[in-house]
Amino acid sequence: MAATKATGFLLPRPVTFVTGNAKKLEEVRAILGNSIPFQSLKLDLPELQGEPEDISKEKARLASIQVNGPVLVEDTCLCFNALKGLPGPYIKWFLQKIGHEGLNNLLMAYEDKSAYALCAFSFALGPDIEPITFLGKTMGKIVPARGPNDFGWDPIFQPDGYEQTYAEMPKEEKNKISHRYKALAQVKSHFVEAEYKFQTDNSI
Ligand SMILES: O=P(O)(O)OP(=O)(O)OP(=O)(O)OC[C@H]1O[C@@H](n2cnc3c(O)ncnc32)[C@H](O)[C@@H]1O
Ligand SMILES: [Mg+2]
Repeated sequence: MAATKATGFLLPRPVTFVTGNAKKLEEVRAILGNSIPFQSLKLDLPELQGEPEDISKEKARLASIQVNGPVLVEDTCLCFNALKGLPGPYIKWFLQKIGHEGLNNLLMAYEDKSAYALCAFSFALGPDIEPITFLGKTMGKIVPARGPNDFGWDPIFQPDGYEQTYAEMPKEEKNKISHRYKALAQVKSHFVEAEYKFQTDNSI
């Protein structure tokens, strides 16, 4: 499998950001602005078990087969230090089953409430090209839920250096310090360095 290292490569189709999560899409749009032209596709891809980077890469492979073109995907983890990084990539299922209170209770027996949010974006130029991954990490701690409950575990994650949880912060503030922002900054740098050319006429 070739690696995604081409410079000046003409993307034959627009980049498609594949996600089943509307809130992620909202943040990606706000953070990327016009820096990387992309379209989105709502697909809930199957997810491998394992390390965040491998899960994200495998998502990109599956997505690029479906789209048959360049894709961007991401996988987000919430990792508790006292639990050696768990729930990590399984946070979605933990959140669904035990909620914010249950997640806090998991740490009841530990003094260490520190945690980090980890975002792994993977970009693949196409189905036969090895995806590359960009990681973004924001350190913080797990607290009883505060703030609007409109995006995942935002109400229980308080980033270091802030008195507010992600949920309490204005969106623009979260998007300046978040795990997603940090990973996307690397995605942007990669696009600048690789000098991809974008097909502007949609005939292909
Ligand atoms: O289709 P995909 O992109 O996989 O979307 P998803 O919702 O399944 O997302 P993940 O597999 O990455 O699972 C991450 C879980 O963490 C939640 N999540 C992701 N980013 C978050 C953020 O910035 N703040 C709070 N919760 C977040 C999300 O709602 C999921 O429950
Ligand atoms: Mg998912």
